Amino acid sequence: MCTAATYKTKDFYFGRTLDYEFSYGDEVVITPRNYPFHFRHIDAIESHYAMIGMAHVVDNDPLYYDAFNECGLAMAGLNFVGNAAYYDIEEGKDNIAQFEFIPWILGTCANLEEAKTALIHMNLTNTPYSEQFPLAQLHWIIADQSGAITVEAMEDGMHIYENNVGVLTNNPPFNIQMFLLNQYMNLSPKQPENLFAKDIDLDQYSRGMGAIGLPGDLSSSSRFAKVAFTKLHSVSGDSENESVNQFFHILGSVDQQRGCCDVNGKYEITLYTSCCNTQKGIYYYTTYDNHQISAVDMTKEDLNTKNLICYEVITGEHIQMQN
Ligand SMILES: C[C@H](CCC(=O)NCCS(=O)(=O)O)[C@H]1CC[C@H]2[C@@H]3[C@H](O)C[C@@H]4C[C@H](O)CC[C@]4(C)[C@H]3C[C@H](O)[C@]12C
Repeated sequence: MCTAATYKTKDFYFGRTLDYEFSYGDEVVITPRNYPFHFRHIDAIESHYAMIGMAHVVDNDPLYYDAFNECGLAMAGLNFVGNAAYYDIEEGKDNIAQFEFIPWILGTCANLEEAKTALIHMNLTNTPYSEQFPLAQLHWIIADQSGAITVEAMEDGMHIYENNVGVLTNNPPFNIQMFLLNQYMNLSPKQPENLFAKDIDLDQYSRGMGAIGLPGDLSSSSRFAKVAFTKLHSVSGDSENESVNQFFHILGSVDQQRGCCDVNGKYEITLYTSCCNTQKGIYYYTTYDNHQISAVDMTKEDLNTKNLICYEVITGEHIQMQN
Protein backbone atom coordinates (compact mmCIF):
# COMPACT_ATOMS: atom_id res chain seq x y z
CA MET A 1 0.00 0.00 0.00
CA CYS A 2 1.06 3.53 -0.46
CA THR A 3 -0.21 6.92 0.56
CA ALA A 4 0.41 10.37 -0.99
CA ALA A 5 -0.49 13.76 0.47
CA THR A 6 -0.11 17.48 -0.11
CA TYR A 7 0.38 20.13 2.58
CA LYS A 8 0.50 23.91 2.43
CA THR A 9 2.16 26.25 4.88
CA LYS A 10 4.32 29.10 3.54
CA ASP A 11 5.46 26.71 0.80
CA PHE A 12 3.75 23.80 -0.90
CA TYR A 13 4.76 20.29 0.18
CA PHE A 14 4.05 16.98 -1.54
CA GLY A 15 5.11 13.46 -0.67
CA ARG A 16 4.26 9.82 -0.32
CA THR A 17 4.94 6.63 1.53
CA LEU A 18 6.07 3.76 -0.65
CA ASP A 19 4.87 0.55 0.93
CA TYR A 20 5.93 -2.76 -0.53
CA GLU A 21 7.46 -6.09 0.37
CA PHE A 22 10.69 -5.46 -1.58
CA SER A 23 12.64 -2.59 -3.06
CA TYR A 24 13.43 -2.26 -6.76
CA GLY A 25 16.61 -0.36 -5.86
CA ASP A 26 15.57 3.22 -5.30
CA GLU A 27 17.70 6.31 -5.79
CA VAL A 28 17.05 10.04 -5.51
CA VAL A 29 17.45 11.09 -9.12
CA ILE A 30 17.76 14.56 -10.63
CA THR A 31 17.06 14.76 -14.33
CA PRO A 32 18.68 17.99 -15.56
CA ARG A 33 17.16 20.13 -18.31
CA ASN A 34 19.23 18.75 -21.17
CA TYR A 35 19.00 15.05 -20.48
CA PRO A 36 17.39 13.70 -23.67
CA PHE A 37 14.12 11.92 -22.91
CA HIS A 38 13.52 9.22 -25.53
CA PHE A 39 9.89 8.14 -25.74
CA ARG A 40 8.51 5.02 -27.38
CA HIS A 41 5.83 6.67 -29.50
CA ILE A 42 6.54 10.42 -29.62
CA ASP A 43 9.65 12.41 -30.57
CA ALA A 44 12.48 12.73 -28.09
CA ILE A 45 12.49 15.82 -25.88
CA GLU A 46 16.03 17.19 -25.74
CA SER A 47 15.35 20.08 -23.42
CA HIS A 48 12.70 20.27 -20.68
CA TYR A 49 12.06 21.24 -17.06
CA ALA A 50 14.46 19.69 -14.57
CA MET A 51 12.98 17.30 -12.01
CA ILE A 52 13.93 15.40 -8.87
CA GLY A 53 12.33 12.33 -7.33
CA MET A 54 12.66 8.71 -6.32
CA ALA A 55 13.37 6.38 -9.24
CA HIS A 56 14.84 3.12 -10.29
CA VAL A 57 17.40 3.74 -13.02
CA VAL A 58 17.63 1.12 -15.79
CA ASP A 59 19.99 1.65 -18.76
CA ASN A 60 20.24 5.34 -17.88
CA ASP A 61 16.39 5.68 -17.93
CA PRO A 62 14.97 7.23 -14.75
CA LEU A 63 11.83 5.20 -13.97
CA TYR A 64 10.21 7.59 -11.50
CA TYR A 65 7.85 6.59 -8.69
CA ASP A 66 7.30 10.17 -7.53
CA ALA A 67 8.94 13.47 -8.46
CA PHE A 68 8.48 17.23 -8.85
CA ASN A 69 9.87 19.72 -11.31
CA GLU A 70 11.68 23.03 -11.02
CA CYS A 71 8.36 24.91 -11.49
CA GLY A 72 6.72 23.26 -8.47
CA LEU A 73 4.55 20.65 -10.21
CA ALA A 74 4.56 17.25 -8.46
CA MET A 75 3.34 13.76 -9.33
CA ALA A 76 3.29 10.27 -7.81
CA GLY A 77 2.21 6.81 -9.01
CA LEU A 78 0.50 4.45 -6.54
CA ASN A 79 -0.70 0.90 -7.04
CA PHE A 80 -4.16 0.51 -8.55
CA VAL A 81 -4.10 -3.23 -9.07
CA GLY A 82 -7.08 -4.79 -10.83
CA ASN A 83 -8.47 -1.40 -11.84
CA ALA A 84 -5.70 0.16 -13.96
CA ALA A 85 -6.03 -0.39 -17.72
CA TYR A 86 -3.89 1.15 -20.42
CA TYR A 87 -4.72 1.56 -24.08
CA ASP A 88 -3.55 0.65 -27.58
CA ILE A 89 -1.79 3.34 -29.59
CA GLU A 90 -4.21 5.90 -30.98
CA GLU A 91 -3.43 7.99 -34.08
CA GLY A 92 -3.55 11.76 -33.52
CA LYS A 93 -2.93 11.57 -29.76
CA ASP A 94 0.19 11.96 -27.63
CA ASN A 95 0.83 8.27 -27.01
CA ILE A 96 2.68 8.02 -23.70
CA ALA A 97 3.73 4.68 -22.23
CA GLN A 98 2.71 4.21 -18.61
CA PHE A 99 6.35 4.33 -17.38
CA GLU A 100 6.88 7.63 -19.31
CA PHE A 101 3.93 9.42 -17.72
CA ILE A 102 5.80 11.18 -14.88
CA PRO A 103 8.77 12.40 -17.00
CA TRP A 104 6.45 13.57 -19.77
CA ILE A 105 4.14 15.60 -17.51
CA LEU A 106 6.92 17.03 -15.33
CA GLY A 107 9.23 17.65 -18.28
CA THR A 108 6.70 19.65 -20.27
CA CYS A 109 4.17 21.19 -17.85
CA ALA A 110 4.88 24.12 -15.55
CA ASN A 111 1.74 23.83 -13.44
CA LEU A 112 -1.46 21.87 -12.83
CA GLU A 113 -3.44 23.82 -15.45
CA GLU A 114 -0.90 22.88 -18.13
CA ALA A 115 -0.98 19.25 -16.96
CA LYS A 116 -4.78 19.17 -17.29
CA THR A 117 -4.49 20.51 -20.83
CA ALA A 118 -1.78 17.96 -21.72
CA LEU A 119 -4.02 15.14 -20.48
CA ILE A 120 -6.74 16.05 -22.99
CA HIS A 121 -4.48 14.99 -25.89
CA MET A 122 -2.74 12.12 -24.14
CA ASN A 123 -3.32 8.41 -24.58
CA LEU A 124 -1.70 6.28 -21.87
CA THR A 125 -0.45 3.21 -23.71
CA ASN A 126 -0.05 -0.39 -22.63
CA THR A 127 3.60 -0.45 -23.78
CA PRO A 128 5.72 -2.28 -21.18
CA TYR A 129 9.21 -0.97 -20.38
CA SER A 130 10.71 -4.43 -20.90
CA GLU A 131 10.11 -8.08 -20.18
CA GLN A 132 11.82 -7.65 -16.84
CA PHE A 133 9.75 -4.54 -16.02
CA PRO A 134 6.21 -5.16 -17.26
CA LEU A 135 3.32 -2.70 -16.91
CA ALA A 136 2.85 -1.36 -13.39
CA GLN A 137 -0.83 -1.02 -12.49
CA LEU A 138 -0.95 2.48 -11.08
CA HIS A 139 -3.03 5.60 -10.66
CA TRP A 140 -1.54 9.05 -10.11
CA ILE A 141 -1.85 12.24 -8.13
CA ILE A 142 -0.65 15.44 -9.83
CA ALA A 143 -0.46 18.59 -7.72
CA ASP A 144 0.89 22.09 -7.35
CA GLN A 145 0.12 24.86 -4.90
CA SER A 146 -3.20 25.57 -6.69
CA GLY A 147 -4.67 22.08 -6.10
CA ALA A 148 -4.51 18.42 -7.06
CA ILE A 149 -6.05 15.93 -9.45
CA THR A 150 -6.25 12.14 -9.54
CA VAL A 151 -5.71 10.35 -12.86
CA GLU A 152 -7.13 6.84 -13.27
CA ALA A 153 -6.89 5.01 -16.61
CA MET A 154 -9.50 2.26 -16.46
CA GLU A 155 -11.26 -0.15 -18.77
CA ASP A 156 -14.13 2.32 -19.23
CA GLY A 157 -11.77 5.22 -20.05
CA MET A 158 -9.58 7.80 -18.42
CA HIS A 159 -10.94 9.44 -15.27
CA ILE A 160 -9.60 12.76 -14.08
CA TYR A 161 -10.92 13.87 -10.70
CA GLU A 162 -10.39 17.12 -8.83
CA ASN A 163 -8.73 15.94 -5.62
CA ASN A 164 -9.80 18.46 -3.00
CA VAL A 165 -8.49 16.53 -0.02
CA GLY A 166 -5.02 16.27 -1.59
CA VAL A 167 -4.68 12.60 -0.66
CA LEU A 168 -4.33 9.35 -2.61
CA THR A 169 -3.97 5.72 -1.51
CA ASN A 170 -4.76 2.58 -3.55
CA ASN A 171 -8.01 0.74 -4.33
CA PRO A 172 -10.93 1.29 -4.70
CA PRO A 173 -11.20 4.01 -7.39
CA PHE A 174 -10.94 7.60 -6.18
CA ASN A 175 -14.65 8.46 -6.49
CA ILE A 176 -15.47 5.58 -4.14
CA GLN A 177 -12.75 6.63 -1.68
CA MET A 178 -14.31 10.10 -1.60
CA PHE A 179 -17.79 8.65 -1.13
CA LEU A 180 -16.59 6.57 1.81
CA LEU A 181 -15.47 9.74 3.59
CA ASN A 182 -19.19 10.45 4.13
CA GLN A 183 -19.09 7.81 6.85
CA TYR A 184 -16.70 9.88 8.93
CA MET A 185 -18.37 13.29 8.80
CA ASN A 186 -19.13 13.23 12.55
CA LEU A 187 -15.46 12.81 13.55
CA SER A 188 -13.71 15.73 15.14
CA PRO A 189 -10.50 16.62 16.98
CA LYS A 190 -12.75 18.14 19.68
CA GLN A 191 -14.33 16.16 22.50
CA PRO A 192 -17.80 14.75 21.66
CA GLU A 193 -21.07 15.82 23.21
CA ASN A 194 -23.39 13.18 24.56
CA LEU A 195 -25.91 12.89 21.72
CA PHE A 196 -26.33 9.18 22.43
CA ALA A 197 -28.96 9.52 25.17
CA LYS A 198 -29.38 12.60 27.31
CA ASP A 199 -30.66 10.66 30.32
CA ILE A 200 -27.60 8.47 30.50
CA ASP A 201 -24.55 9.91 32.15
CA LEU A 202 -21.70 9.33 29.70
CA ASP A 203 -18.20 10.39 30.58
CA GLN A 204 -15.44 11.87 28.43
CA TYR A 205 -12.99 9.52 30.10
CA SER A 206 -10.16 10.13 27.59
CA ARG A 207 -8.83 12.81 25.30
CA GLY A 208 -9.26 12.18 21.56
CA MET A 209 -12.75 10.72 21.83
CA GLY A 210 -14.09 12.98 19.06
CA ALA A 211 -12.33 10.82 16.49
CA ILE A 212 -13.42 7.42 17.79
CA GLY A 213 -14.34 5.49 14.65
CA LEU A 214 -11.41 6.78 12.62
CA PRO A 215 -9.92 3.58 11.20
CA GLY A 216 -6.46 2.46 12.17
CA ASP A 217 -5.99 -0.61 9.99
CA LEU A 218 -3.73 -0.67 6.95
CA SER A 219 -6.34 -1.16 4.23
CA SER A 220 -6.28 1.45 1.52
CA SER A 221 -9.69 2.97 2.28
CA SER A 222 -8.84 3.13 5.99
CA ARG A 223 -5.53 4.88 5.26
CA PHE A 224 -7.37 7.29 2.98
CA ALA A 225 -9.70 8.36 5.82
CA LYS A 226 -6.93 8.37 8.44
CA VAL A 227 -4.47 10.48 6.48
CA ALA A 228 -7.19 12.85 5.20
CA PHE A 229 -8.35 13.50 8.79
CA THR A 230 -4.77 13.98 9.98
CA LYS A 231 -3.84 16.29 7.13
CA LEU A 232 -7.02 18.35 7.19
CA HIS A 233 -6.65 19.04 10.92
CA SER A 234 -2.89 19.51 10.88
CA VAL A 235 -1.55 22.57 12.62
CA SER A 236 2.09 23.65 12.33
CA GLY A 237 4.30 26.68 12.14
CA ASP A 238 5.23 27.66 8.60
CA SER A 239 9.04 27.58 8.85
CA GLU A 240 10.81 24.94 6.77
CA ASN A 241 11.66 22.72 9.74
CA GLU A 242 8.19 22.96 11.28
CA SER A 243 6.49 22.23 7.94
CA VAL A 244 8.73 19.29 7.04
CA ASN A 245 8.42 17.89 10.56
CA GLN A 246 4.61 18.11 10.45
CA PHE A 247 4.51 16.58 6.97
CA PHE A 248 6.38 13.48 8.16
CA HIS A 249 3.94 13.25 11.07
CA ILE A 250 0.99 13.38 8.65
CA LEU A 251 2.32 10.46 6.60
CA GLY A 252 3.48 8.79 9.81
CA SER A 253 -0.20 8.33 10.65
CA VAL A 254 -0.36 5.59 7.99
CA ASP A 255 3.11 4.10 8.41
CA GLN A 256 3.34 0.32 7.90
CA GLN A 257 5.31 -1.69 10.43
CA ARG A 258 6.95 -4.98 9.51
CA GLY A 259 4.72 -7.86 10.54
CA CYS A 260 1.32 -6.19 10.26
CA CYS A 261 0.62 -6.74 6.56
CA ASP A 262 1.38 -10.30 5.50
CA VAL A 263 1.88 -10.80 1.75
CA ASN A 264 2.32 -14.57 1.42
CA GLY A 265 4.91 -14.81 4.15
CA LYS A 266 6.64 -11.52 3.27
CA TYR A 267 5.70 -8.24 4.93
CA GLU A 268 4.73 -5.02 3.28
CA ILE A 269 6.46 -2.10 5.06
CA THR A 270 6.93 1.61 4.46
CA LEU A 271 10.16 1.40 2.49
CA TYR A 272 10.50 5.18 2.34
CA THR A 273 8.56 8.35 3.03
CA SER A 274 9.21 11.47 0.96
CA CYS A 275 8.45 15.14 1.54
CA CYS A 276 9.15 17.59 -1.27
CA ASN A 277 9.34 21.33 -0.80
CA THR A 278 8.21 21.91 -4.37
CA GLN A 279 9.09 25.59 -4.26
CA LYS A 280 12.58 25.28 -2.81
CA GLY A 281 13.51 22.21 -4.89
CA ILE A 282 14.32 19.99 -1.90
CA TYR A 283 13.51 16.26 -1.73
CA TYR A 284 13.47 15.06 1.89
CA TYR A 285 13.08 11.41 2.78
CA THR A 286 13.28 8.83 5.54
CA THR A 287 13.52 5.06 5.08
CA TYR A 288 12.17 2.14 7.11
CA ASP A 289 15.51 1.71 8.84
CA ASN A 290 16.62 5.34 8.89
CA HIS A 291 14.36 7.78 10.72
CA GLN A 292 16.80 10.65 10.32
CA ILE A 293 15.58 12.97 7.58
CA SER A 294 17.97 13.08 4.61
CA ALA A 295 17.60 15.56 1.76
CA VAL A 296 18.80 16.40 -1.74
CA ASP A 297 18.52 19.99 -2.97
CA MET A 298 18.05 20.16 -6.74
CA THR A 299 19.02 23.85 -6.87
CA LYS A 300 22.56 23.01 -5.69
CA GLU A 301 23.23 21.14 -8.95
CA ASP A 302 23.97 22.45 -12.42
CA LEU A 303 20.57 21.86 -13.99
CA ASN A 304 21.75 22.75 -17.50
CA THR A 305 23.62 19.49 -17.95
CA LYS A 306 22.78 16.25 -19.79
CA ASN A 307 23.53 13.48 -17.33
CA LEU A 308 21.36 12.08 -14.57
CA ILE A 309 22.51 13.01 -11.07
CA CYS A 310 21.85 10.10 -8.70
CA TYR A 311 22.06 9.95 -4.92
CA GLU A 312 22.09 6.61 -3.19
CA VAL A 313 19.44 6.39 -0.48
CA ILE A 314 21.01 6.65 2.98
CA THR A 315 20.01 3.70 5.13
CA GLY A 316 20.81 2.60 8.67
CA GLU A 317 19.59 4.25 11.87
CA HIS A 318 21.69 7.23 13.05
CA ILE A 319 21.18 7.51 16.77
CA GLN A 320 22.32 10.64 18.56
CA MET A 321 23.87 9.32 21.77
CA GLN A 322 23.66 11.81 24.62
CA ASN A 323 26.21 10.44 27.02
C1 LIG B 1 5.24 -0.96 -6.10
C2 LIG B 1 5.09 0.55 -6.19
C3 LIG B 1 3.74 0.94 -5.64
C4 LIG B 1 3.66 0.68 -4.17
C5 LIG B 1 2.23 0.58 -3.76
O1 LIG B 1 1.35 1.30 -4.20
N1 LIG B 1 1.99 -0.38 -2.90
C6 LIG B 1 0.64 -0.73 -2.54
C7 LIG B 1 0.49 -2.22 -2.70
S1 LIG B 1 -1.18 -2.60 -2.79
O2 LIG B 1 -1.86 -1.74 -3.70
O3 LIG B 1 -1.70 -2.56 -1.48
O4 LIG B 1 -1.21 -3.96 -3.34
C8 LIG B 1 5.20 1.08 -7.63
C9 LIG B 1 5.17 2.63 -7.64
C10 LIG B 1 6.00 3.07 -8.84
C11 LIG B 1 6.32 1.77 -9.57
C12 LIG B 1 7.53 1.77 -10.52
C13 LIG B 1 7.40 2.89 -11.56
O5 LIG B 1 6.14 2.87 -12.20
C14 LIG B 1 8.54 2.80 -12.60
C15 LIG B 1 8.72 1.40 -13.23
C16 LIG B 1 7.61 1.10 -14.23
C17 LIG B 1 7.82 -0.28 -14.89
O6 LIG B 1 6.75 -0.50 -15.73
C18 LIG B 1 7.85 -1.34 -13.80
C19 LIG B 1 8.98 -1.06 -12.83
C20 LIG B 1 8.87 0.32 -12.17
C21 LIG B 1 10.19 0.51 -11.42
C22 LIG B 1 7.65 0.38 -11.19
C23 LIG B 1 7.74 -0.70 -10.09
C24 LIG B 1 6.57 -0.64 -9.08
O7 LIG B 1 5.38 -0.96 -9.73
C25 LIG B 1 6.48 0.76 -8.44
C26 LIG B 1 7.72 0.96 -7.57
